[in-house]
Amino acid sequence: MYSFEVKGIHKNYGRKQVFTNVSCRFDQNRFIVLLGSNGSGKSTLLKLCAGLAPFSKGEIRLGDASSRIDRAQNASYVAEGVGYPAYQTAGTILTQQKKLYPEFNQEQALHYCHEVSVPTQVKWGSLSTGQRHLLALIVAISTQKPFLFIDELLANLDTTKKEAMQRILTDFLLDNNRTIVMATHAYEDVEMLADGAMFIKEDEVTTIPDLEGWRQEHGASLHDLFARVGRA
Ligand SMILES: Nc1ncnc2c1ncn2[C@@H]1O[C@H](COP(=O)(O)OP(=O)(O)OP(=O)(O)O)[C@@H](O)[C@H]1O
Repeated sequence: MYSFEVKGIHKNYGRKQVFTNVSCRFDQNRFIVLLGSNGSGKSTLLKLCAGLAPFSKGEIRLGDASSRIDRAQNASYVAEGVGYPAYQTAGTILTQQKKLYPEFNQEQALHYCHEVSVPTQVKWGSLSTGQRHLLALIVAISTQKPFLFIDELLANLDTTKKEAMQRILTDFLLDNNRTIVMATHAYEDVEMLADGAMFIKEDEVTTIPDLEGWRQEHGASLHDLFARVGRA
């Protein structure tokens, strides 16, 4: 199983400093929930990990991949803003992905679209917000990269779609070498999937590698964790 490590990261957007010395490490977890209040840096951390943005100091390692390009090759990032041309149908988007990335599992992607009722003949611009989120997730998963970074995608999904998304994520984790880090405020939707958690607050990351152990010890949920660590 690949480990995931962030060491002494410094990140600023122009004059705005987001991280001045952030570190965290997970050795064995496969589904890690990333918590933190609005503006604490969750999206930034996910993008840095996935190689989508530079940082000025520190190191990030996804398994053996540490350079930005190697991390990008080993990671998919999916977020609300991910978009495709409005005129392309879901089916065309999947075919394009296959052309761009030979390892893209188009058959699996089509199967998931069918399972979660994302119509493949409908254009991206005409899909609902929830359907777009699901399609973006299906594309990310079907690229078969070992690290998947998900930025708050559950908000616009109805209960049936949330359950479908949970099934897709569980499928993804059937391969032991895969890791998901998901930033979310919808703790209850991922509570049962999560192996570990990290909480960002004011430039510090608190990690809980064994979430089940933490739950048993504290008799508490992720929601309680957010309340406790956030207040501490
Ligand atoms: N492109 C950017 N340019 C300047 N500042 C930015 C940029 N992106 C993010 N920031 C700032 O960096 C900080 C962290 O933002 P980020 O989006 O990572 O937080 P977040 O925890 O994901 O927030 P939320 O829960 O609201 O999505 C915020 O203060 C934000 O204003």
